[in-house]
Amino acid sequence: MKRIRTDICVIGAGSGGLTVAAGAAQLGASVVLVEGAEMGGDCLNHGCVPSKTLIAAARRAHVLAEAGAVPGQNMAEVADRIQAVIAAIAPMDSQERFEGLGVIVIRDWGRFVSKTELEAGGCVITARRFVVATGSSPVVPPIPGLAEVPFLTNETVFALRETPRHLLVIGGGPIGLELAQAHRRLGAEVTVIEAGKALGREDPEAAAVVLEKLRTEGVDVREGAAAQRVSREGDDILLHLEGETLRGSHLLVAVGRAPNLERLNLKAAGVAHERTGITTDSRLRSSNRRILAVGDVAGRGQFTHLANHHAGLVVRRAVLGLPVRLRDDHVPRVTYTNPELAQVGLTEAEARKAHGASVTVLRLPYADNDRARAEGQETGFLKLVVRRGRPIGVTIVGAQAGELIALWSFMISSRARLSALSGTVLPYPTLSELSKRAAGAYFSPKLFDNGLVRRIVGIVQRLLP
Ligand SMILES: Cc1cc2nc3c(=O)[nH]c(=O)nc-3n(C[C@H](O)[C@H](O)[C@H](O)COP(=O)(O)OP(=O)(O)OC[C@H]3O[C@@H](n4cnc5c(N)ncnc54)[C@H](O)[C@@H]3O)c2cc1C
Ligand SMILES: NC(=O)c1ccc[n+]([C@@H]2O[C@H](COP(=O)([O-])OP(=O)(O)OC[C@H]3O[C@@H](n4cnc5c(N)ncnc54)[C@H](O)[C@@H]3O)[C@@H](O)[C@H]2O)c1
Repeated sequence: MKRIRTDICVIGAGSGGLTVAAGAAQLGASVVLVEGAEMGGDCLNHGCVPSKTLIAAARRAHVLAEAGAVPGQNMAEVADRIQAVIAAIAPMDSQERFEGLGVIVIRDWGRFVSKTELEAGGCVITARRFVVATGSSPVVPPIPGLAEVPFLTNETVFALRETPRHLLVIGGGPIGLELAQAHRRLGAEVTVIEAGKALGREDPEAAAVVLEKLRTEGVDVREGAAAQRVSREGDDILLHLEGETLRGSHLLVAVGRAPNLERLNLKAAGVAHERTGITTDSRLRSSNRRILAVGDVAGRGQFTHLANHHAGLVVRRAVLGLPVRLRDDHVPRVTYTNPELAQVGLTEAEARKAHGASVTVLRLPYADNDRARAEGQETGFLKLVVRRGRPIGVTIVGAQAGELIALWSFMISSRARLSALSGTVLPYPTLSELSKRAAGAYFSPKLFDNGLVRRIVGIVQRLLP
């Protein structure tokens, strides 16, 4: 068996792994990248990219339908468009590009054989540092009968070339709801079964705005509904709930994602893990200090930008030897339903629990924003949670919430004071003014209902010539 010695060996060529490999190679480290399936990982092939392309096609269909035009969206064309967008982005993540950067790319599943060696593609790789970036896979819940029916996951749903007649969705998280709304807008009847609360991790008031819109568009979202059994009747799939049976043409399972650990043989490497992923410290080191974990497999959240953030820290530490400390209070998340739901930092409930009465919560409706009015986008609100003059959490539900949250991620990551934003000039009329008005609303009562300020103004006015 061939032996390779390298500075960095990255396992998994998805969002996190590719960022580590590109950064390390470009800084001059020797890098081996091991990938068992497609280059680009989940985000490119079965996640963010296809889902956002599908959502965009569905939005166009919805706008046309609202304008009275016959939607006429052809699902085969949508599927082709999804593949075209993936193909357009793929060269950035390709084996050729990485080999061009000097990376040795091995297309095989990697498996640790000792605390210092990984086996893949007929080679034994010894590395100064291993970076595990193997991502996650859809969880298949233990619902009786599920294994006997054909069901979709994020790995197969984007290949559909016909609009499902009736799509049944198990799971009311971001994947379930983004795909439910998109398919509804593309003409499918859609029912979502959620065992608990849909978007249950989000601010409940904001989640309610999304759910109301989905329901208005005809998505049947059932909360507190557990599937007891699944069966088949002809081409139909039957979802048996307590006291009711739903009949659909397709079934999508979106009940969460589990870390990809099985193939790694972590025991041989002395790497501890939990159900959520590899156990890591604040520098993303595992119980074997030469082995680090980034992205979904690190069990600290499942977002592409988080995987990239982890990767940046690992490059800083493992390649440049600089100090790092993981921080996640500034990592945003966005659910790309319409309206979008974006969050950074603490939700109102989390902030009140952590800091009690020392937090101030401000809430601004989109309807108060001139641009939102002009665009007919009055649904939604921005909620700002402040502590000691600094934002510690922001929830935005409404048009372009995912774009608007960027400013707040910056504010929180740079630990900026609200006064920095209230003193900024923003263009009128933009949705961004919502953020500035929220910052202003924090100061208004302090300024306008303040006896001391009034007395000072009285003195100043008497003194002014
Ligand atoms: C439908 C859907 C929509 C999403 N939308 C968004 C979104 O809009 N925004 C967002 O931020 N996030 C989104 N996500 C989440 C995002 O895709 C993931 O958080 C991200 O891809 C994680 O990156 P990663 O590098 O950890 O793993 P991945 O990108 O999944 O890469 C892991 C790679 O490792 C490989 N691998 C696994 N085991 C081994 C092994 N033993 N040896 C070699 N290779 C191995 C896999 O084949 C894979 O290519 C979405 C996910 C889904 C499913
Ligand atoms: N826009 C984005 O950034 C985006 C989009 C999609 C996915 N993702 C990432 O992928 C992760 C996984 O998404 P997801 O939606 O699959 O998982 P999730 O864990 O966020 O949501 C799954 C939902 O399914 C429910 N559920 C679990 N078992 C069930 C059962 N047997 N019957 C009915 N409901 C059940 C849960 O209560 C939960 O609400 C997300 O947490 C997110 O980090 C991100």
